[in-house]
Amino acid sequence: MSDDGLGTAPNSSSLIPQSSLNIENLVAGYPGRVLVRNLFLCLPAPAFVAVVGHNGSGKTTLFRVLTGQLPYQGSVQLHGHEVRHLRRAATTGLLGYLPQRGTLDFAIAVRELVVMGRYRHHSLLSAYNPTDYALADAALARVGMAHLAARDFTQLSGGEQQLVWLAQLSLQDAQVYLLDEPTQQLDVYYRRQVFSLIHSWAVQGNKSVLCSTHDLDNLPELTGYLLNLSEPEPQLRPLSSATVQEARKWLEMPPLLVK
Ligand SMILES: Nc1ncnc2c1ncn2[C@@H]1O[C@H](COP(=O)(O)OP(=O)(O)OP(=O)(O)O)[C@@H](O)[C@H]1O
Repeated sequence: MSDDGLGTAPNSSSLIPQSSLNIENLVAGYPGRVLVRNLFLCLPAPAFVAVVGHNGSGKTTLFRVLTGQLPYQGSVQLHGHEVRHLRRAATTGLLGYLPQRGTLDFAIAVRELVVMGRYRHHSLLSAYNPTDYALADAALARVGMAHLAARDFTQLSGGEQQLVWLAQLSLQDAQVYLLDEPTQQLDVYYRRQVFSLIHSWAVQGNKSVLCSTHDLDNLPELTGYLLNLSEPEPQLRPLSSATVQEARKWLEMPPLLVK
C-alpha cells in the first residue's frame, strides 16, 4: 500500500484528471432514518457550492459523511480519495471544516486561537513564529476582526466568534472547505462580506468550497453551484437568480415528509 500521507491505497484512476468531489449512489443517515438517499454528484473542478434545504433535510449529515464522521453506503471521493479510507484529511490539507457550533470553555486570546489554523505547518512542539502571527493578523483583518486580536475569545458575541473561527479556517490552506452555516449569527453586512470572502477562496484560491446556508439573499450574485437537499433527487445546478428563485419556492413550502 502506498503512503501518500492520506492513508489511501493507490487508485487505478490516478492518471485520469480527478474531480474535486465525486459522490456515487450515496446513502447515509442514522439508525432507522435515511437522510441522504441515492445521491449522485460530481464537482469536476474546484468551485463554490451553496448547499440549501429545509431544517433537518440532511445538510450537516452530508458534511458528517464528507468529514468521515458518519458511515455511508456508496462512494464519496475527495480529490480521488475515498472518504471511508481517509485518515488525517485535515492534517494533510485535504479538508478544512467549520462546524455549525464551535464553543470553547477556556479563555484564550483571539490571535492565539486564529494562529492555530497554521498547525499543519508545524510539528507538535514547534512554536508559531512571526510569519504565522502575521498571517493570523491578516486573516483577522480579512474578516474585519483585527481590533479584537487581543480580546478573550470566550467574551466575544456569537457573530464575532463565528468570524474568528472563519479567520482560523482560512489559514488551513485546505483543498476542500466545508462550512456549515457560517453566516448563521451574522448581521446583514457581515453575511455579505463572508459570502464574498469564501466565494473568493473558490474563484481566486482554486479551492472547493461547500457552504450550507439558509441565506438565499446573498446567493444570486455569486458564481458556482446550488444543491438543494430538499429536492427528492438533489443535483448541482449553476447558481443564478433563476435557480435561487426556484430553490426559494421549494423552501417556502413544507418539507417533503418522505425523507
Ligand atoms: N446523531 C443523530 N442521531 C439521530 N438523528 C440525528 C442525529 N443527528 C441528526 N439527526 C437528525 O437528522 C436530521 C437531519 O439533521 P441535519 O443536522 O443533517 O439537518 P440540517 O439540514 O443540517 O438541518 P438545519 O438546517 O436545521 O441545520 C434531523 O432530523 C436530525 O434530528
